[in-house]
Amino acid sequence: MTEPSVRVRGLNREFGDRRVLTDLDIDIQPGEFVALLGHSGCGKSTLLRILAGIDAEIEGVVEVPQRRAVAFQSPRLMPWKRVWRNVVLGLPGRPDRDLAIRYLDEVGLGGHGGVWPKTLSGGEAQRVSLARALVREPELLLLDEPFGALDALTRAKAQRLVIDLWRQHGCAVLFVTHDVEESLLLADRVLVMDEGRIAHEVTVDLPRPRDVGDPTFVALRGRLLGWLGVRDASARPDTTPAS
Ligand SMILES: Nc1ncnc2c1ncn2[C@@H]1O[C@H](COP(=O)(O)OP(=O)(O)OP(=O)(O)O)[C@@H](O)[C@H]1O
Repeated sequence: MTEPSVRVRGLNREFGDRRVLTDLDIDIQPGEFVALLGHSGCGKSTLLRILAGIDAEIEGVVEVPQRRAVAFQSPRLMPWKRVWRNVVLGLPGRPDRDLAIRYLDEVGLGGHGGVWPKTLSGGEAQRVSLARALVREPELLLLDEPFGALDALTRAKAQRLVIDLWRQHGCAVLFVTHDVEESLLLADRVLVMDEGRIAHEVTVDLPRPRDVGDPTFVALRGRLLGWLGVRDASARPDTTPAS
């Protein structure tokens, strides 16, 4: 068996006297697409920040690849740098415009390298943020609700793009989302966090692109919503006549 890309054992994180992560274990295989669901405040972003190396005040074992990159819900572009410079910001050596344009091309923005971030739409800015993550050729891509602020149509396009990019680059992905349907459209495996650890998981053994009406999809959605304590409003009402 191959070594996992991410291996976490017995992870604890406290803020003051509040324990947010409790003996959390997680494995992500190389090239695997994993989605992470959970109630607001359950610790998803905390886990992601630890995996990204932004937060090191922890107890436990955290093994992650050296080459990793992260994109957040807000694109966090530097407004005083042109788009292409944002893409290669922080890379060693001289800023390489051709390299930046190559990765902007991948997200459909090859023609936007010379513009200022403030001229971009929300969806475009988020795609620049993806290009900035991918230019690092990460083995592990960490995405913290990257499409949470986008309208439904832009979001659907961004979801298709992220699957294409994942296939091309072959990196492992950890994708934090609030959206059960999004998790099932994208991931190989969906994890549900509760009480500071991974409480549940499902494997999504469906070909992509996925059909939200597929009976397996519907059943998995129901199971995930149940674990999250939400009723599936799109499920068909029970029409069985009362006896
Ligand atoms: N730097 C910090 N100092 C104190 N408390 C923090 C800090 N960072 C996070 N927390 C607390 O840890 C808990 C988990 O936060 P986290 O952002 O990881 O949740 P989340 O599951 O990502 O939530 P959401 O889905 O709303 O983004 C919250 O109660 C939050 O207030």
